[in-house]
Amino acid sequence: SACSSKLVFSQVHPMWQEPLSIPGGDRQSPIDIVVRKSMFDPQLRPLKVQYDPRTCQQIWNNGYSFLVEYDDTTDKSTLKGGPLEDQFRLCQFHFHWGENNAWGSEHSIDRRLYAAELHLVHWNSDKYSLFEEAVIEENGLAVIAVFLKIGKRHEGLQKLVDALPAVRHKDSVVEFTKFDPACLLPENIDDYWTYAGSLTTPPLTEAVTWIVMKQHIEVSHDQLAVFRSLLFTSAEEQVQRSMVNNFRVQQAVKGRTVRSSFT
Ligand SMILES: OSc1ccc(O)cc1O
Ligand SMILES: [Zn+2]
Repeated sequence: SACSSKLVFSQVHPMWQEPLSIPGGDRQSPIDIVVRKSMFDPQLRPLKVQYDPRTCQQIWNNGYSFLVEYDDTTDKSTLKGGPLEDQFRLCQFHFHWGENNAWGSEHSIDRRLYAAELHLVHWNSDKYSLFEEAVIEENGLAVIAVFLKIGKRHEGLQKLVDALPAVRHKDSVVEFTKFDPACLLPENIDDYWTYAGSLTTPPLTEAVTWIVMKQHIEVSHDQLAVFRSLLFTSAEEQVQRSMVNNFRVQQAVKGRTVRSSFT
């Protein structure tokens, strides 16, 4: 599936050049979630996540992150409920992380950053027939964000960690099957914040209903170190650059309300 955006980035920080004009620009991501300003919404329902590990296809280093891509040609791995009116199809998941464990996440909670952040990307298959169509629509995408904290080893993640050396360079792809992304969700997925935002990578379109989990997952220092062994650069390039700090700078909230599913 082509559910991953091509990116252009400069040679110096920030990781890529922010385009001068951003479509609309009043619902950009990521943001800091100020807990005391979030609004409990009792109408938010529990999330319904149904993933089929058989739809897992490959891992691809796109020069920005590594994407685990799923077959999204049928409604086999889906997300609905929560703040969503429609059914959404899983197309890929990827991560953002730092050069050390002090930072790396894109969102923060009352300014607290985590070492990394998982994004499970889904598109609205009730209204659109392809990811490429949905990615430019305001109700096109739903992304579940899960914070990663350094602690005990995550057994389910290890299969993914072991595959990463095969996609060290930008544009490398390796077959990767039978991985159940549900193992990366925290035990409690009923407590989350949700707000209207955007992709945090070009095209930065304002198409995302964000669902940010309150409960984090734990991964070991060594597991995250393997993420940092990936490279932004392709095998041919003279200068190799470590894939770290692949997060976007935080954006203005601009009057948006962040709702919570819990008090
Ligand atoms: O980095 S975030 C992000 C990246 C790709 C996508 O298709 C959707 C997203 O929210
Ligand atoms: Zn992301």
